[in-house]
Amino acid sequence: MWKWSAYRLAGRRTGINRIRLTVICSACKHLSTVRSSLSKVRNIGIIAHIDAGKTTTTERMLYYAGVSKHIGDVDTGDTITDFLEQERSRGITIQSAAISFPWRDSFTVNLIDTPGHIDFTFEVIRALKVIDACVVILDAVAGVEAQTEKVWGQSQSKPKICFINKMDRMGASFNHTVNDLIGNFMQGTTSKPVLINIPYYEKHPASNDYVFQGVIDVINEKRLTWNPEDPDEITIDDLDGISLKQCNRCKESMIETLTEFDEDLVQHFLEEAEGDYSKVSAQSLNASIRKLTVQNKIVPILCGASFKNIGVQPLLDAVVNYLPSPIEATLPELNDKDIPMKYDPKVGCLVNDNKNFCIAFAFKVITDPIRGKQVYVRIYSGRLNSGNTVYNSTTGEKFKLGKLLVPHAGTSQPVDVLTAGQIGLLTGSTIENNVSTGDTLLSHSLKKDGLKSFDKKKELTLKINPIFIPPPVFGVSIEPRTLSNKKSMENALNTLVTEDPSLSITQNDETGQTVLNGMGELHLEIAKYRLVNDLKADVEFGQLMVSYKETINSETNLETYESDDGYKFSLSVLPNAAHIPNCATYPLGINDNYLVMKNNVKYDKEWRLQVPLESIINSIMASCIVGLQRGGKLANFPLYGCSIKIRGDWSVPLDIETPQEILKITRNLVLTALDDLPTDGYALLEPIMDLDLTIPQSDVGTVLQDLAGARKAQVLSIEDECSPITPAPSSNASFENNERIYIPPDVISTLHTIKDKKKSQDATFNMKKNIKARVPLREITAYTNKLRSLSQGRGEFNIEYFDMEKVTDDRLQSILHDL
Ligand SMILES: Nc1nc2c(ncn2[C@@H]2O[C@H](COP(=O)(O)OP(=O)(O)OP(=O)(O)O)[C@@H](O)[C@H]2O)c(=O)[nH]1
Repeated sequence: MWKWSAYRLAGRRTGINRIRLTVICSACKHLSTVRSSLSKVRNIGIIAHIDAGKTTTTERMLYYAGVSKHIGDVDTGDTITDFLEQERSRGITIQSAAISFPWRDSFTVNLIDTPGHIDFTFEVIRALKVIDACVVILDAVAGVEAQTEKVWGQSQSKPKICFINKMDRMGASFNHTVNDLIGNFMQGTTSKPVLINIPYYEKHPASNDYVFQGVIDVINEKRLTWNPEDPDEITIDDLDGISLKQCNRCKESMIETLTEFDEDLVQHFLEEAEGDYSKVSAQSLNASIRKLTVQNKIVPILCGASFKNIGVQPLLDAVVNYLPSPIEATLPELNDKDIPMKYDPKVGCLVNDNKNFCIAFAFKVITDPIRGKQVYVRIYSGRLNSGNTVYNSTTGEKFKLGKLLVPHAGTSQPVDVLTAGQIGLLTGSTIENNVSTGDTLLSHSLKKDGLKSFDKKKELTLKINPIFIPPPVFGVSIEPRTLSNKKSMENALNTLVTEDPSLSITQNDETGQTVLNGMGELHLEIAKYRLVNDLKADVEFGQLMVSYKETINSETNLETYESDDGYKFSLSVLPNAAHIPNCATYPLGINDNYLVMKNNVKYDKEWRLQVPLESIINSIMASCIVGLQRGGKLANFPLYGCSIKIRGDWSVPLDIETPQEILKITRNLVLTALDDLPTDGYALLEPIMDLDLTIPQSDVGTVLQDLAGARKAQVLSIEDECSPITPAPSSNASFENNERIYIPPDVISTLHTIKDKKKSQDATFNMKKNIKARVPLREITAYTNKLRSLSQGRGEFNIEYFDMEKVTDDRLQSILHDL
């Protein structure tokens, strides 16, 4: 592997100022022969707004890591991580792709490149569930965008690094983007930005334009410039003039921020560095940045232009230097909070102090045309060995593991064992019906079938909390072209929903209509394409429609089944309540519905069953889903926001062999309970969307009128959007913001302001307004054309699911009329 940091340090010490860094393609060898110790593994996700440059950056990372020999490009459709045909032809990421690669000899980076489009938000949610830290990419022209805010929120307290990309673009502003980050995410919090590098521009000799050429490395006080003709050549220079001044001020600001939190650095600063900022060692700074990033007290910020291959190696360095390893990351959330869990430096996450306890989480299922079903898992503790018996604590099923793989986006590599901290793939026929997204897998690390040695009541009931699936908002009816195609259509739909649980199928028993539901128009368009082209379903689709739901206004009757031999089971359905005393709530994973049972039912009873209790509860849950999916009485829309409450004294015949029997009984009870409820006991729910709209100030009146009138929107706020060119402060002005962080001024915007005052005035005149509103999805479909005409094509908007809301009686009649 190539020694980026070693060269950099050598360059600094010996005065070498031009080096050609050669990539030795040893990545594949590395993965098969070297297993990084846990402290050298990084599980990261790349998250951002659509088009910020996630895939472009990932592609450069793979090139510099030696995984690929040429740099793929989203615009020509030959990237490694966007390997689906639709991703390549549309130039967007649709599904998150996981890939492992080495960095700096000993580190292994497991990276998940996620989609930016809001329709594929579930891909981001599931990636965030299994990664330890994030790289947030921002477009230096756009700054913080709607989806940046969304993914930042979703990533919660995971440690982050920000990469301000596209610094080469006209209008790029490092200063504005950092301020935007502070304003949106850090102001009023304890989290602070730390500038690891800042942009460096060179004047083009012919045009006199400033061109983004590299970065100033604040810690090592060097200028790094990339050769536009050769992605492998970086020139490293000492700093002088304005670059040196800016670097010094950044370093002082960095030390001030770090010493606010880090006593060790304060000591180093006062003692070894004798209170002199320039004497604080790079090693101490890096150690402090690492410590505080892992604690989520600071967010390191870097910049570059991935498309021009600028700034990617320092970003990779920052990933391994500052982001947590699996033994420093947040522990997974388990269903049983009383089970002890901690990090052990040697074995990673240790559950119940049991070194042999392997706990893994299935976060994604794919269907490979040759290998069949494959399941992505994150190993949290212990080791998962090929051939070992695994217990699925979500379903209660046991199965033997087949071949294990380490993923490389489109391809993957066989391994015998997956260890704590790793992301791997399970393959083989045994997983076919035994694992789905969100399942927890348990295994004994050493014995082939060591499950018997686990504590049945504690260890074998452990589950990692499942992934939240947002409700679908759009649907499209689907039917087979001929009756003989029905079965293959069902199989294809099944494959699709198994791979992407944010798609769902609803079946109207009365009309026989099948509806495929998804998160948005693009989501369904891609699903339709995949059904027809990849899964070869011979089907026809109806018009796109809003996915309405129904709910109930009050609790149903209690329905009871009692067998001759005293086997008793009663339930009722009720609207979701905040809390039902003494009861455990099991999410059904769809439409915000729950199963509610008396607390600790499993421990209260002497279960002597031939099938595990987990699989009986799973059967009850499965039949609750079927019962609620059959729909309400208004228009057969699936039921949403309902809880099925099982009476505390339920029992199961001791000789029960399969859970089938209980499945049928539960479903019938749910259906009877719902049938007995009169029609006016049901309410129609419609999806309400958060609308984020940016329009020129001159169009605010017309757009607002349309929103409040025809679209029934509730306007939440109207604010100024920054003008496209931020007037630069004068050279004497302080560039410190409220957080007292020094951010260097933008060379380009200074130039613009001085050169072209008139343009700047126009920009101020054309100031944009940002409107936030809540609007029913039904009223905002096909809004693109309307907004185009209202704003002469200058308006932009984003919608995102907010909640399901009950409709008024008038609206109900109008919606039912249109169906
Ligand atoms: N000028 C410039 N363009 C860039 C840069 N990085 C990416 N792009 C372009 O921006 C567009 C989007 O890049 P992607 O890498 O697909 O962005 P993404 O964030 O992965 O997009 P989604 O996954 O679809 O959300 C492409 O046309 C890239 O060529 C950059 O540094 N400079």
